[in-house]
Amino acid sequence: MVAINKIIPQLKQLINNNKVFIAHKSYCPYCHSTLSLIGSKIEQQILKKEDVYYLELDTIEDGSDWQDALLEISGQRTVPNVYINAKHIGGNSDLQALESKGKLDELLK
Ligand SMILES: N[C@@H](CCC(=O)N[C@@H](CS)C(=O)NCC(=O)O)C(=O)O
Repeated sequence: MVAINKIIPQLKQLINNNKVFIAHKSYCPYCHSTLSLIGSKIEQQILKKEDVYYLELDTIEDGSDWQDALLEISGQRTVPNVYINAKHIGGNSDLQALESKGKLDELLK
């Protein structure tokens, strides 16, 4: 719990200071879909590369503590875990649903 209490303020700062925040894992297929969709928005110049923060939980030190902290603040344990403009979006299916409804580009502006 001590570790999580230290991580939560850092996590909130990353979420608040970046237009898009994505916690993901290198081997996760849902994460790959999310990264691919976000990558396409960068290619289309809807989003700037520097406006996206990627937190790769399986390759950073204390990744499981960061995942616990994400659960604490978002109520979601799975990855990807996506925030846009500090609003919790959810996982890959939630992000893809926004895209299908034509709502994602507006959120990324
Ligand atoms: N419905 C979720 C599925 C995400 C999911 O199941 N992710 C797996 C990894 S591929 C996960 O987070 N498993 C638990 C863990 O890695 O701790 C979505 O669309 O994002």
